[in-house]
Amino acid sequence: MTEEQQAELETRAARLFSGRVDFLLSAPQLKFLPEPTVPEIAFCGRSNVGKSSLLNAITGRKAIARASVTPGRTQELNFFEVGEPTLFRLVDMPGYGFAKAPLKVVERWKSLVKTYLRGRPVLERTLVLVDSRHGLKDVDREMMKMLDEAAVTYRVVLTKADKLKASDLAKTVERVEAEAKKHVAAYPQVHVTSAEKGMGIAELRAAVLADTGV
Ligand SMILES: Nc1nc2c(ncn2[C@@H]2O[C@H](COP(=O)(O)OP(=O)(O)OP(=O)(O)O)[C@@H](O)[C@H]2O)c(=O)[nH]1
Ligand SMILES: [Mg+2]
Repeated sequence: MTEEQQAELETRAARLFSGRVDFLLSAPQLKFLPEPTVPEIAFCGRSNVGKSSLLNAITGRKAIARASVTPGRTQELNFFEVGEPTLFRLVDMPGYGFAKAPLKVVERWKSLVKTYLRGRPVLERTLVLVDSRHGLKDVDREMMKMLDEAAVTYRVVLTKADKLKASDLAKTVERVEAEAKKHVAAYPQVHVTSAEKGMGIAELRAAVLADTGV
């Protein structure tokens, strides 16, 4: 893509997200999923990695998705609609790898997330969020492997980049990209973002729009 095309895409994405973005529903179980009528982009990652915050940043809303300092805040699949009429949906997922929750609850989230990711016909892309300070953990690798096997294309997105020195951030990017290249369904380039400082948000917003194909 040329610089001009990229700028045009970012402008279109900014315009679209400044229009209608509405919470649709919260699905605690698979039977509550909305009808698969438009493309969906899912935000997944470990608990507290910043999924809800990134969704807020991309849509330019302060708190359309509920973020929290307490890990395990998001426990259902939360659907948000974009566009009037609705062009696509963003899906805020429960975090995986949240050790403090009771095992039964963790298993329930895991099966909800995995079943959704594996079998949703309108799922266009998944964003796998990774905390810049921690890099990839085994639970992320497990999730990435599952997505590879399910042939669900995903972008690896580093979050909370504001928390790191530039030199440490560069090392993390290099390490995570080297690993992403080994996963067949992952984009080889990772996105570096900070929901807090707005870093990388315009680019990711444009990428999300392009991924929906609308
Ligand atoms: N410094 C900084 N903090 C962030 C950023 N994004 C999120 N946070 C903080 O990280 C914490 C968790 O954010 P959430 O968006 O709730 O994370 P989540 O992944 O949705 O968490 P669960 O729903 O519990 O899985 C909150 O205290 C946020 O304020 C960021 O870019 N920079
Ligand atoms: Mg959340």
